[in-house]
Order: sequence, then structure tokens, then C-alpha cells
Amino acid sequence: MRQVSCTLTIAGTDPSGGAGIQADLKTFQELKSYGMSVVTSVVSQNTTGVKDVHHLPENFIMSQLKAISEDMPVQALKTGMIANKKMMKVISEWLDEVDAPYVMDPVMVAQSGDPLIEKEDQRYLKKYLVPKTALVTPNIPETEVLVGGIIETEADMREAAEVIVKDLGAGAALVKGGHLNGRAVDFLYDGQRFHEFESERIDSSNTHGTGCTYSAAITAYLSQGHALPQAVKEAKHFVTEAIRHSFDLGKGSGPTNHFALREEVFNQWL
Ligand SMILES: Nc1ncnc2c1ncn2[C@@H]1O[C@H](COP(=O)(O)OP(=O)(O)O)[C@@H](O)[C@H]1O
Ligand SMILES: Cc1ncc(COP(=O)(O)OP(=O)(O)O)c(N)n1
Repeated sequence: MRQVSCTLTIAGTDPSGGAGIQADLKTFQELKSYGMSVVTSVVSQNTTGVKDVHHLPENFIMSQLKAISEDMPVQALKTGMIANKKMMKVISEWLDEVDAPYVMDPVMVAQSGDPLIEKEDQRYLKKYLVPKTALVTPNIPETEVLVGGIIETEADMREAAEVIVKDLGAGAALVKGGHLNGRAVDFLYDGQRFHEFESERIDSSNTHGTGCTYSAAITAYLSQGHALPQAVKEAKHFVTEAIRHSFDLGKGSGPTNHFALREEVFNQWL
């Protein structure tokens, strides 16, 4: 029988389906990995922004993590929104027992500008979780928080990626350039060398959940045994096409669109 890879996301929710756990699970499924999820916060949000947040108690997060590890294999995992220090602590303890590559999307602020992590706890994330990662995938504002400086150029992005690995102890860093003008370029520093991943900039405001989708795709590819640069290359292609075919849904920044719901594929089922 064919062995399927099992991939876990630990993150907050998005009832409108474009970001958070919902985006991660859709991505895992599309990339033919068996998706599993541990919810950290239930977020009332849609394409226009965050309305309300309910953080789960840390003992309940631990209970979900144990439910996974005492029963299910995990070939790779990612974290998204981890809102506070108490949650970070239980996740950090659990990670010590798990032998699988860990991808961190250091989610701090939603595209709408709403904060998704308590400010004073950003330091804890940096100190205790970043050193346990195989990869951290910050966008520009998140990179600025992690390295404590302003990122304005591609040279700044490269330098920051190196700092995240050498000074903060990440396994590797992928600094994403979606928030800069010009080409959509991301820089991976793997501790030895830089890799550059470029695509054209697509003229679309429907980019809700791109960071979640990208990191979930990298995690799925890692779970299937791809080396890190190859996993990022494949995932970059996946997220670029998801932006190109994004949905004009909702009143705000619409969600990205994976392969299965694209017109030419969808029509084959009718
Ligand atoms: N308009 C766009 N066209 C093409 N690629 C984009 C566009 N906006 C973002 N990207 C790409 O999407 C990925 C996520 O980027 P980014 O917006 O920086 O992260 P986040 O969603 O976490 O804020 C990156 O690979 C980035 O280069
Ligand atoms: C629950 C939850 N997690 C993460 C985000 C932010 O997602 P991201 O992929 O960075 O996309 P934007 O929403 O910033 O475009 C979120 N909104 N909710």
C-alpha cells in the first residue's frame, strides 16, 4: 500500500477559509499530504479583518498535541498564529519530544493590520521557539521584529536572513518580499548559502492567506522528503499560481485559489 505523508499545522482559525488552519489544511490536501491540525486560537475574521479572538487555554493545546503524538505519525509540521507565551511554552515542550522538521510562519499581524500575537511575547517566540525550527518564514514586517531593524532593500533581506540563522539560531530563514515593491522575490539562507526565489508580481489585491499557504506548502513538500531548497522552489510556484487564480470573494482582500477549484479543473467534474 502507498504510504501517505502526514503533516501537522498548529495555528489559529479563519472561518472565511483563506488563512490560518483552514488554508493550511486545504494546501496539505491539495499537495497530497494527510493534514492534521491543532487549534491555538479561534479567530472571528474574514477578508476585511479580525472581529474577535478566543484563545484556547494552554492545557487544552497540550491535550490536542498529545492526542496527535500518542496516535499519529508526523513527517513535518508548521506553526502559524501562537498568540501568547503560555501557548508557546507548551508547544516548545512538546517539540522536544517530536522528531520532524518544524517550519515556523512567525505570524504577528494580519494583512488588515490586526495584531495576532501579544507584543511582549514576540521576544519569547524569538528566544525559545526560533532555535527549534528547520525554517522560519517571516514577511518584511515580521523580519523587522525578529532582527530589530528596518528592511527596505533586497540586501537588507539577505542580511536579515543570515542574522535569523546565525544569531537567533533558526535552522534556515526564508525572508519573503511580498511587502516590497518590484519583483516578488524571497531569499532563503540555509546556514551555508543563499537561494533566491523569484516570480513576477501579480496585479491582485486578493492575497489573504498567502503566507499561510506558502509555509503549509513548504511543510507538505518537506514531509514528502524534498530537500529544503527544492521544497521552497515547489511551494513558491504553488503560491504564485494560487495568487494568479485568486478569488474575488468577500469585500476585502480575497483568498488565494488552489488547483482543484480552478475553472479548467473544476469544470471537468460537472
Ligand atoms: N502580488 C504578488 N504577486 C506575486 N507574488 C506575491 C505577491 N504578493 C506576495 N507574493 C508572494 O507571496 C508569498 C508570501 O509573501 P508575503 O506577502 O511577503 O507574506 P505574508 O502573506 O506572510 O505577508 C511570497 O512568495 C511573496 O513573494
Ligand atoms: C489565524 C490566522 N493566522 C494567520 C493569519 C495571517 O495570514 P497570512 O498568510 O500572513 O495572510 P494575511 O492575512 O496576512 O494576508 C491570519 N489572518 N489568521
